[in-house]
Amino acid sequence: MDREKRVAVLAGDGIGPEVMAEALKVLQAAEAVFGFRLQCEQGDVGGCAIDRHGHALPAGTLSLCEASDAILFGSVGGPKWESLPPEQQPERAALLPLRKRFDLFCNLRPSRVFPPLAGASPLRSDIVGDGFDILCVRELTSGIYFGRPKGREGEGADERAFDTMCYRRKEIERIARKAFEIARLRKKRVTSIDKANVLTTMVFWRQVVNEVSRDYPDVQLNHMYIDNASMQLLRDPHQFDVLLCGNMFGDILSDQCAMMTGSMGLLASASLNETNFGLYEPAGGSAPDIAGKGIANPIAQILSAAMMLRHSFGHEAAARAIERAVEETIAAGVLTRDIARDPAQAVGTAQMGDAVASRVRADD
Ligand SMILES: NC(=O)C1=CN([C@@H]2O[C@H](COP(=O)(O)OP(=O)(O)OC[C@H]3O[C@@H](n4cnc5c(N)ncnc54)[C@H](O)[C@@H]3O)[C@@H](O)[C@H]2O)C=CC1
Ligand SMILES: CC(C)CC(=O)C(=O)O
Ligand SMILES: [Mg+2]
Repeated sequence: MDREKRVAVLAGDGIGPEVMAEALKVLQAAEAVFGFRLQCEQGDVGGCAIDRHGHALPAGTLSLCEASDAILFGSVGGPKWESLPPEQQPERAALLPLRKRFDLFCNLRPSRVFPPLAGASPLRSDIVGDGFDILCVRELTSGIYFGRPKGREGEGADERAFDTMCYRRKEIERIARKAFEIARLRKKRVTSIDKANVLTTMVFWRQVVNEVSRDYPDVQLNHMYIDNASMQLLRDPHQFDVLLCGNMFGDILSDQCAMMTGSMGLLASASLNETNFGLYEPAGGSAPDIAGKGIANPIAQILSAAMMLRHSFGHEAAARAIERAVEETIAAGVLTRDIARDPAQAVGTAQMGDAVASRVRADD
């Protein structure tokens, strides 16, 4: 890296601060090994920002992000803020606006089985086999999460609520291109997920994906309805390489893919714009059921930090060193409760972070 990069560190709510502390620990280890410096500055976001500043995305946090080269994000939300008006809640008032503000349309969610964890998958061992490796490429700034109008109106039996699912040609084209480009670096297979048998937006989605695919004759494309895809993932995950999804279907299928590898706490993600500015966060949420107990798995957050080094800072060696340190930690049997065979042998969040940080090293 040619100059010191600035990172906006937004830990957020629930397990966010716990797992973020471990990711920062691991980044520091990588800085020491590879001789680069990150300028990390913390900002409030989510429910904790509502409590401190009255808004889930305070102006100071937004300016910090704008002045940074990347955003390392924890997670936001939780029961404490669920009774607020929907548009003030952390997810809708902080996370979605951040994604939109920086045009982070390309969400990459890799789910790969770590061989020593094959037994942690809820799938039968003959289905997991020697492990699968699926990359969900999810459109992140459009679709039903952002479409207008949305709202509620009326009363009594006629009271109604509505959201709008809308995709523009250019929005489908750019995410489809990303999926095909990435597939070229993998097994050259794209499965586009839709519901074209019911939704007009999805008929359009399928048509545009087919058009884009003509520029990638070396990549095999097939289409699958979301309901079938959900079933096929469980039946034979090995048939998939790159899953190309709209916003909502990608949200759902990526959680499913995460759990198929053994735990929600393993799934990292990168949300990128056209210039590779990115927001990096675990795919899971603030996990209120385990927050504050020191037992959350920090791997998704740590691997998200590795994705930041790779995609936004071009530091492939450091990213790979962190990924290898995670693999070696797992192989050594250092496991948090969500992935440990014997909960009595499980380590806590901080011990897991220490174990990974201590294994970060340059290539042999
Ligand atoms: N990007 C974000 O900030 C996201 C925020 N959320 C918010 O998080 C809150 C909780 O949402 P849920 O639906 O419960 O989903 P969740 O992903 O927070 O939790 C689902 C299950 O996965 C487990 N889990 C998640 N991360 C884990 C980790 N690192 N280690 C071990 N176990 C882990 C939890 O303990 C829970 O049993 C809600 O307010 C939701 O809106 C949900 C998804 C993403
Ligand atoms: C606010 C939600 C859309 C966050 C989420 O569930 C996700 O991005 O996976
Ligand atoms: Mg989700």
